Amino acid sequence: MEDFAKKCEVKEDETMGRYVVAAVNIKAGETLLLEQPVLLLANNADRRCSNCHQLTSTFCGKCRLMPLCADCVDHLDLDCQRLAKLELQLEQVQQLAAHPEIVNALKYLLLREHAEMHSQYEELLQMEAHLTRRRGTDIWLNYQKQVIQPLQSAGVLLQLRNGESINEELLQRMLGIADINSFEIRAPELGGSMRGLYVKAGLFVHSCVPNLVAAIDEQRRIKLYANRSIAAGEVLYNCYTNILLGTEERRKILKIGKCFDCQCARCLDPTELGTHMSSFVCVHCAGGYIVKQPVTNVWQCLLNPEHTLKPEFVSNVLERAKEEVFHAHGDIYRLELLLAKLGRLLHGNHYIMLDLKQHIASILRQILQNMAHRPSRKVYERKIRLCQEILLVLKVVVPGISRLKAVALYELSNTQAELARKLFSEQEHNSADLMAELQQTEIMMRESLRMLLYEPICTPEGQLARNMLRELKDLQNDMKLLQQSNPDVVN
Ligand SMILES: C[S@@+](CC[C@H](N)C(=O)[O-])C[C@H]1O[C@@H](n2cnc3c(N)ncnc32)[C@H](O)[C@@H]1O
Repeated sequence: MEDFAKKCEVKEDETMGRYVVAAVNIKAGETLLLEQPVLLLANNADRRCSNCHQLTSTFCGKCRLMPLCADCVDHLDLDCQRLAKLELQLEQVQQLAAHPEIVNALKYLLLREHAEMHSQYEELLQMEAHLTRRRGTDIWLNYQKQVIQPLQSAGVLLQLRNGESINEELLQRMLGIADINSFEIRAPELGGSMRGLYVKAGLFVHSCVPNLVAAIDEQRRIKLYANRSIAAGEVLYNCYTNILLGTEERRKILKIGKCFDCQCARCLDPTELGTHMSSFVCVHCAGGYIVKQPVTNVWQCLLNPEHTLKPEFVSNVLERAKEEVFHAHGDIYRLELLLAKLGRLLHGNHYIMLDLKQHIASILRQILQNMAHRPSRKVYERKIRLCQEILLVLKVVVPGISRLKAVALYELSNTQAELARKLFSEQEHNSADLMAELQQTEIMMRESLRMLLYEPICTPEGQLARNMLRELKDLQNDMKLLQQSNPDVVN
């Protein structure tokens, strides 16, 4: 029996709809689901090749409706043949080509066309679409204009399914299902993304402190595994948003994109589990922080509730800060200045501060990788400090196995090791100091590796784990050599 059937049970309630609970006790790292996508979809404004999923502006010469890049000769034969049978004038084809969003709807409709895919179509149709909540919204109206009207006026809907009518409601349902349930997946080009619809993975509900990790490999297969041990009966939670955003941002994304109000422990705690990822500094109280009280929505100091901030002030500061971060992109001096400036208004763990810290740390990584820069000790120390600060927050918001934590730990360990080697080569540290630092590094690397080993091999994190295994061996060799050349050094 497959993992999902053995370890998971699907339940349903009024608030969350269907959700999944653990049917048995589950260990940290244990796999709950491996699943292939039923549909691969482009993000709405993108046009991707139906075969290789590269961005493209060209179409299949046979069916004329499905995008096909210059490197690919064909796409799914069944789809191509069915679309080629549509009786469309060139002008209609050209009109449809102007709306990239149509391709996702066509992919969905084509599942319905083929008897062998009909069960998949029916399964997808069971998924949440939030028709009532989306009706009349901008998203709804946009789909009406960009997808439904063009398909209707070209006569495509009348010709599919042997003329059996496909109404607007059904199309809005299909498009809603894609928006509510799809997972973001890596696109072929660096940094690009697309979407995948998975029938079983789409059953898991959300928490901003999840107990599951989702990883998608090169073949676009999804793996869901436990990030901590989970007792039978516990609800299994995935996270639908970026875990490093503040509560207001996360809740807004969930409300607009997924149509629900998150009520998880982190969202209900104004300090975000003590991390203060959305807190402002109280300028009147030393060590006082201003948080948004969940019931009253008032921004109040935790030390003196009379010290408050106006919501307009809060949103203005955040908006301006985001703009400044955007304009400082890639410029380490501006980013450091901004960090110092915003630090007078925002808690050091505020999500905008964390974003700045991550940004600065990644520039420092590039500087340190390029030895021609001959980086000073201060550069190493700055990066170490930033990694430590980021890790402290991650330990709270993703307490178990986590890719983010693993990568931050790796960055920290590797910078500490490099600094230790540099100080040793410059004779600022002796062999015992170097050995102590390398031992620390080894502990951190092992911890990072322990978390990454659950990642599928064909993901960037899986590859990092492989490289780390090599680095760990090199580190252990260095330690052995150091000990051999200095027998007094304790291993
Ligand atoms: C990917 S689906 C999850 C499965 C869905 N409940 C179903 O019945 O098909 C996402 C939807 O589940 C519901 N949901 C997920 N997490 C939730 C949560 N923490 N609180 C309330 N509703 C939630 C929302 O309706 C959301 O749009």
